[in-house]
Amino acid sequence: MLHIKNLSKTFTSAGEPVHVLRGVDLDVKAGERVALTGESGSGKSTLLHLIAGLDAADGGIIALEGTEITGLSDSGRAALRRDRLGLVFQQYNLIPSLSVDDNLAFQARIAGRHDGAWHGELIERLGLGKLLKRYPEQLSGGQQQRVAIGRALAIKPTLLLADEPTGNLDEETADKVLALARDLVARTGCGFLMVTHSLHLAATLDRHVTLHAGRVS
Ligand SMILES: Nc1ncnc2c1ncn2[C@@H]1O[C@H](COP(=O)(O)OP(=O)(O)OP(=O)(O)O)[C@@H](O)[C@H]1O
Repeated sequence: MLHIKNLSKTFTSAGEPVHVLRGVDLDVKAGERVALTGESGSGKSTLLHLIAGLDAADGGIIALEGTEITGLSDSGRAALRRDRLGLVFQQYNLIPSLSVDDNLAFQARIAGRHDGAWHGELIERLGLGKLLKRYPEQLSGGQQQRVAIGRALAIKPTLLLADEPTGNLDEETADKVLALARDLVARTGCGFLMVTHSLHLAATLDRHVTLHAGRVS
């Protein structure tokens, strides 16, 4: 479902080129959960941003269920992100003027995929019931992280991309959140690609790949 071939990305830093991705190949099958590890600065977030169409690659192909993300216009990538991708990034990007309840439902509503029963289950399993009327600025980091995870799951995405999604959570809550993601993958057959520094968490997924020297192995 996710097919990445020979992907490259170079940044310029202080006038010098930094070759972050140098021919990344990676496939994620429907219903597969893949952990991506790699040392700090190895390019994990860069890779997720390219898959999400938030930045453009220099070369190579990214295709999601046959749609070439690398060939889409900005608006095409935005539509794909809205309708098919669940994103949990290190900046939670919650909407400050919306309550927790509305933040959770926002993407699903604009994608035309709001499902009341699933919304209720997410609130329950993420322990957000008492926080629904609050606004993001009234939440702790871990609470904001749970809302961001709920929002990403709410659309029942084709592909769930998560960058250290449990980094701000205690171990018990992290386990619950991952169990929820696991259930979603099992129920809907979506793909799940998760960046983590935890080898323990990586070992709980189906496959573990590492980004090193600009390539995935
Ligand atoms: N917009 C940018 N301009 C210049 N350099 C950048 C930019 N974004 C990332 N980089 C550089 O690209 C490299 C990869 O960064 P990236 O954030 O993808 O790494 P990472 O593996 O996610 O790191 P971490 O585990 O610390 O989050 C780093 O050397 C970083 O400084």
